[in-house]
Amino acid sequence: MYLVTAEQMRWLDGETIQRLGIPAIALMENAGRVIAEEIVALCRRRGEEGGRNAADGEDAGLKDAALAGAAFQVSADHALTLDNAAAERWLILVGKGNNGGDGLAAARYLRETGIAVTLVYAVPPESLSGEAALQRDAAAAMGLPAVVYGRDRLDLAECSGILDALLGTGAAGAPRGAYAELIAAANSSGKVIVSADIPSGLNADTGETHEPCIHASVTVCLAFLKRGLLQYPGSSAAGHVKVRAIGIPTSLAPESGVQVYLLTPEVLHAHLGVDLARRRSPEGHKGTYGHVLLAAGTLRMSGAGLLSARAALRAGCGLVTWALPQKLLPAIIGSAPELMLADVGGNEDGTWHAGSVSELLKLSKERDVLAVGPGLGRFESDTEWLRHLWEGVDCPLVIDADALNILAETDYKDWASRRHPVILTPHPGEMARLAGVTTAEVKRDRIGLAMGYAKDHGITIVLKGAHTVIATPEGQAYVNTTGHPGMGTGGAGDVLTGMISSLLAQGMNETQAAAFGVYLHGLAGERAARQRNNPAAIIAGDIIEAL
Ligand SMILES: NC(=O)C1=CN([C@@H]2O[C@H](COP(=O)(O)OP(=O)(O)OC[C@H]3O[C@@H](n4cnc5c(N)ncnc54)[C@H](OP(=O)(O)O)[C@@H]3O)[C@@H](O)[C@H]2O)[C@@H](O)CC1
Ligand SMILES: [K+]
Repeated sequence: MYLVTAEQMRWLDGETIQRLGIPAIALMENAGRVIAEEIVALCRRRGEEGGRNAADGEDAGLKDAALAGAAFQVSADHALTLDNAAAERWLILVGKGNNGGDGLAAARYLRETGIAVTLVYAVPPESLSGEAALQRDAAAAMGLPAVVYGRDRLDLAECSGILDALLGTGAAGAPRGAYAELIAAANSSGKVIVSADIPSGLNADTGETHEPCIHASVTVCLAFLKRGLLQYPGSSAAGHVKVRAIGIPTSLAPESGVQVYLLTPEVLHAHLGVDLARRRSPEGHKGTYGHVLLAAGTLRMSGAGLLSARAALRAGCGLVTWALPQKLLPAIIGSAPELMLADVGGNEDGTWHAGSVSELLKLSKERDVLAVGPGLGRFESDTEWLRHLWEGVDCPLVIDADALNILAETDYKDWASRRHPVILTPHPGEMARLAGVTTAEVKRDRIGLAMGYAKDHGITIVLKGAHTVIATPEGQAYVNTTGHPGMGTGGAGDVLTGMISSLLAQGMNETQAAAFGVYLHGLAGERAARQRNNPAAIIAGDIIEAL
């Protein structure tokens, strides 16, 4: 599934209308219909709470008819049929643009189901133009009641639900005037809100929420998923997002320059060529599945290395060698018997020493990937140490934690270019240091920032957090949706580093390994959450055990 910006969406709209010759009003009709269908489905779910399931009922009815030997059956448009329609009374908040036009079309379809609708115009209806004006006239010809905000009496307490069709992808800046007042009133009404395309007040690209912004229960996103619906806080404002087709062909998307994908099993398999079943060869042996070298851990942060190493093993690589300061050895020996340990010297206090670089370079010659950073700490001449690894290690590099902080303090674009890929796995704070911006700026548009940085630096970025973003040097991005808030716990990132390294060692390319690693990590987190009484109880080791 593609994720688009407002600009790309406008291009896709335009191409469909101009090149394919599909009238704009037809797209708007489709939009109105799918929005109405989702509202009907929502009303049905509400009506059925604790009651009979309408779909079952229909099936039972069909069975009865079949038993009675009926030869001919006919039924109404199920998607727009509602048993308890008379109990529903919806307000349709209508803006001036095409988003408002979608709302007006939806209002007509809702009325057809028997739901009472009242149009609430944010601006005088005379100011609507184009297709939205056609919809206004059709609604008026059907006799749909309408009020104009600020002119007529309006009581939101009298409705059973609100359709927000105030602002869509054409909105600019914070909602103004009547729009802002209607949004605030809708939010404080306590009524269920369905948003057309995006919640009004949301930045469709970045996911920033303006003041005020609609807080929807359901957002019926039209044609293509908008980026802002996947980025927080926009994701929270959107509620349950339903993407519905309105007649804009998906095949146009690549031409529009869309390079961002939702990380679904289908994208992993069909687009990235990942074998989700992770089939293993019957003839395989430990050498078949690759060997990870991990440079991690100090005496005070030995757990980070242990978590990474164990996660790498559980993610399926054949062998893991953990290179660590000598002082750690007595504490670690026996804690994970499957691991190979490599003593690379180090300082008396159990920290790393830059002199370890020659041993690491030697070890890396017999390994398939080097992961560096978890629990590494900082040490004298660590920048030169990392530069030697960057320039001398002849296999893929995964860089995390303190190794990212080393990178952030230097202009590593001056370092010799590498033959093998580099994956950086920052959390937003580390990303901010790398990019020289504030954490708030990173959070403002995670997708855009990660894409820009990855392309500029020729590396793969895994920007962690809710909806982790994987951005490639070629300018593509993948947004993950697996995972769980309970995964916000110390060591979860170390586990991910081990997993991505493991997948690289098994022969996946950097995009496959980063994307699949993130996806599996999230799934394991979900599984761990189900196994605990409360997700807050998840610790990083649970994620490894759930792999
Ligand atoms: N055929 C198509 O094109 C299709 C379009 N589709 C639908 O159209 C939507 C995009 O429609 P759109 O481009 O007309 O913009 P839209 O979001 O309705 O609002 C723009 C109007 O609002 C105003 N305004 C702007 N910012 C404001 C603010 N901060 N505070 C207050 N007012 C503000 C601004 O008025 P102005 O201030 O400029 O006079 C402008 O006129 C899209 O999301 C989807 O729902 C789909 O059905 C598919 C087919
Ligand atoms: K809207």
